[in-house]
Order: sequence, then C-alpha cells, then structure tokens
Amino acid sequence: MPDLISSDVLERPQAEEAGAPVVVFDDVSISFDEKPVLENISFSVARGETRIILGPAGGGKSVLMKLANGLLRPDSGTIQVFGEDITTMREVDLFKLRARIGMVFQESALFDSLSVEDNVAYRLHEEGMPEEEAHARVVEALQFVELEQAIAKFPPELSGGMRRRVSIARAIITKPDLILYDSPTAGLDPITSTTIVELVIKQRDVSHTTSLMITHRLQDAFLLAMHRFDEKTGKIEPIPNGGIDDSTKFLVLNEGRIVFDGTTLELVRTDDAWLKEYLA
Ligand SMILES: Nc1ncnc2c1ncn2[C@@H]1O[C@H](COP(=O)(O)OP(=O)(O)OP(=O)(O)O)[C@@H](O)[C@H]1O
Repeated sequence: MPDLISSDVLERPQAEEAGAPVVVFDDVSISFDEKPVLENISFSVARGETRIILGPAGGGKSVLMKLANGLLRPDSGTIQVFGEDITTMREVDLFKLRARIGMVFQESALFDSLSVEDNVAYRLHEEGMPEEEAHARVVEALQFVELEQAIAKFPPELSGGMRRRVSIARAIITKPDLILYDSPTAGLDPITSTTIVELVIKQRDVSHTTSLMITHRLQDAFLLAMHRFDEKTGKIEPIPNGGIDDSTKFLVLNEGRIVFDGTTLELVRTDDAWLKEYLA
C-alpha cells in the first residue's frame, strides 16, 4: 500500500491525549436571523471513528460540519478538535488546525483553471513543498483514487464522479488527522456514488483516519457500515456473516436536534417511530 495512506506521525499538541476524542461538541447551539439551526448538540467522535451524519434536508448537517472546522462559530456551547477548544480560537490558530483536516466539499470545489495535478497539490504548494516531492505525492494520491491517468486534465473535462475523486485525492494528500466529507455523493448516479463510497471505505480501512461524512443516501451509509476493504484483493467486500464495521457510527439530525447518536446495530434496532419511518 502506498505510504500516503499509512497513519502519519505528526507531532501532536500536548492537549491531545492518546485515546481522547478527536471531535467533541458540548451543548452547541447556533441560530441564523434568530432562527435556531442547531440546538444543544452534544456528541463526540473517537480517534479512528467514521461518523455518518444523516437527516432530512435543512436539518443542520452542513452547518455542523462548518462548525467542526471553525468556518462558523457557535452562539453557545464549546467545540473541541484535536483536544483544543476551537470556539474561541484565533483565526491564525484555526488556520494551523485546518492544515490537519481534509475537506471534501459538496460540489467538489475544484479550481477549473488549474490542472488536476495542481488542484490535488494545492495545499502542498501552499506549504512550499519542492515540486518533485509534491509531484510524487500527487501521483500517489491519484493512484489511491484510481485516477492517475487524469493528472494533466482540467476539471471541466472530467465527469462528476471523477471530480469527486480528485476532491478526495486533494483531501488526503496532506495525510490529514480528520476528514470531513460533505455529501460526497450528492448529485451522482447510484453506480458512481457507490464507487465514491468505496473510496471512503478504503481510506477508512487502510489509514483509519477519523472522519465525518454527511450523506442524504441511506444506501451509502449502510454500504459504509457493512463493507470493508480487503488489502489482499484490493477490493471492497461485504463484511462476512452480515458483520458491521465497528469504527462506523451514526448521528441523525432532524430540525437542528440530534435524534440518534450510536452504532449501526442500535440504529437498525431503534424503537423510535420517527427514525423507523426515516429509515424505511
Ligand atoms: N450562512 C447562513 N445564513 C443563514 N442561514 C443559514 C446559513 N447556513 C445555513 N443556514 C440555514 O440553516 C439551515 C440548515 O442548513 P444546512 O445546510 O446545515 O442543512 P443540511 O442538513 O446540511 O441540509 P441539506 O441536506 O439540504 O444539505 C437551513 O435552513 C439553512 O438555510
């Protein structure tokens, strides 16, 4: 397996104890124009966990993700990321923190005027990495998403699924400690969506990067929870005997409130009438 996806050995701030959660929301609320969008949100994400965020449109999923990387600040409550309180953090420190976070945005958010190579290498160039080293890393990241043949192309020449792959390569190239996937399959057809979820599974099972993934599609969520990446065959396969991935958990939001926080098994066995209908 390429070194790119092995767990990295970045020096961690002292506040970050081994075994401590990577993301902690404590009683977080935020309103826009006096309309509450998230109310009293508390949950945590352990190191190595993949947290799937589900819920109806407008429930506050994207706002929650923007809070998690400090793009928005809550009206009340606290948010810790990597053991540090980001709610009062200065912008300069947030910038450093974001260097440890990979983001996959809803619409890929690539620069159309830059080649795939320059899009993927964007943060490495910002860090001033020598070109040769950056190029090797880009090739490795594109191999991971099985798109190395598109290195010299430009985003407008690519299909929607290919653009998402480029976006994932860009997010993982810095070997992040946290990946935020905001609806990575939105707008894609079911087959292409599956290939994107398979990349999320591969990243989870090879590098064990802590992740938050918003999705509107239940089938994506359960594909993630019930499949694994087999390093020997290089393929995604169902976890044997109807098994479930232990590192994958769920958070369900509805109208700004948490309606579920727990494991896949707890979710499918829920007694909650609203959840049952939502999952049906
Ligand atoms: N910057 C903003 N200013 C004003 N209102 C906002 C802002 N950002 C989000 N909202 C509102 O917050 C609510 C929640 O939005 P959010 O995008 O988080 O929902 P979501 O669950 O991600 O929805 P979707 O599934 O459609 O992506 C919506 O009513 C939205 O209009």
